[in-house]
Amino acid sequence: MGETGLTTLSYVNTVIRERPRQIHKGQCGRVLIVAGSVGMAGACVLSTGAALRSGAGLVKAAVPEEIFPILQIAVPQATCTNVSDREFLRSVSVHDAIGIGPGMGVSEKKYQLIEEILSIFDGPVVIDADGITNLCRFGKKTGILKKKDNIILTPHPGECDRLLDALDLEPVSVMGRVEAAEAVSDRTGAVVLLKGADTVVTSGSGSTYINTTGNPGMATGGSGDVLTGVITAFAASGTAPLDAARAGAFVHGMAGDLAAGIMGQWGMTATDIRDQLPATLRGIVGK
Ligand SMILES: NC(=O)C1=CN([C@@H]2O[C@H](COP(=O)(O)OP(=O)(O)OC[C@H]3O[C@@H](n4cnc5c(N)ncnc54)[C@H](OP(=O)(O)O)[C@@H]3O)[C@@H](O)[C@H]2O)[C@@H](O)CC1
Ligand SMILES: Nc1ncnc2c1ncn2[C@@H]1O[C@H](COP(=O)(O)OP(=O)(O)O)[C@@H](O)[C@H]1O
Repeated sequence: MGETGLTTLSYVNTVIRERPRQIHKGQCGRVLIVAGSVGMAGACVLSTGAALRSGAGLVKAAVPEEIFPILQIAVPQATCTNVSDREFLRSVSVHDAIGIGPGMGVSEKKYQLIEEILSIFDGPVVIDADGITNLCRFGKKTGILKKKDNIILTPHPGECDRLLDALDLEPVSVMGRVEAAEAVSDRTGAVVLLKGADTVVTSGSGSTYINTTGNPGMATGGSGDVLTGVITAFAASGTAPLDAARAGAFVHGMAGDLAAGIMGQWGMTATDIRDQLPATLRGIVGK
């Protein structure tokens, strides 16, 4: 029998804790972000920056070589690797968690890349945005996910409808948000985070939690790309997938609430959410 409940600060306090005094960057999580493309470099900048602002020790962005300069200037703390170079697949397994999808583009080739990464890497993988769309469009015949452990899917309702369609289920508007998220989780084995006001996080079978932070100012392009970075960083630090998704949604929403307090809901942007992550985490951990 599973549980249903809310994700609140008292729960998040049990997940995100003070760091041990002797810790070094290699123990704070090695994150790989596979995101961005020409015209959507910003998505990768946001995910990569959010992972760093969420405590990841080392962050690498796998992007097309054309956008290296954008990444290296916008996020100098991250390293870059050429996503089109097959050599990069050799280094995938050194990471502690991978975030795939924001702004990566949709094509058969991108789908093959995702499949290849999933076949090599057994650690936690957050799949968002175009990552989900690629799975739904090109993986439908073979089964979009082969009941792999350690996957966190983070669809918005439009992407969730694509997942439901690929699984021959009714859309979110018919099933309801909780039921839709649970159905995708039950059928794929993934933790599913369905975005929007009252974000739903579930590992299926009735283990479902509604997030209690966030506001309508977060309805702005790129805010989901920030969430990918937050959850990937938490997963890389050793937090279990369900906890990483729940804590990620809470922290992201709280950063959005701080951003709204400073900038207002109308004018805030995704970078404002990213930039409030440190203050959010300091508020939670006390340091
Ligand atoms: N700066 C950058 O680089 C940025 C890059 N980005 C990257 O762009 C890529 C495409 O992502 P995308 O979400 O913009 O488009 P897509 O996957 O076609 O989905 C939209 C469809 O879903 C539907 N829909 C229903 N409910 C919905 C909901 N609650 N929220 C949202 N949509 C909802 C919606 O319905 P409609 O709006 O028509 O009612 C429409 O039919 C992706 O990789 C992302 O990372 C962005 O992050 C922006 C900043
Ligand atoms: N009205 C709202 N209330 C609370 N959170 C919201 C609201 N609208 C959007 N969000 C949050 O903002 C993010 C939007 O993500 P997404 O739709 O993937 O945007 P993008 O693809 O532009 O990054 C999600 O985390 C979602 O929960």
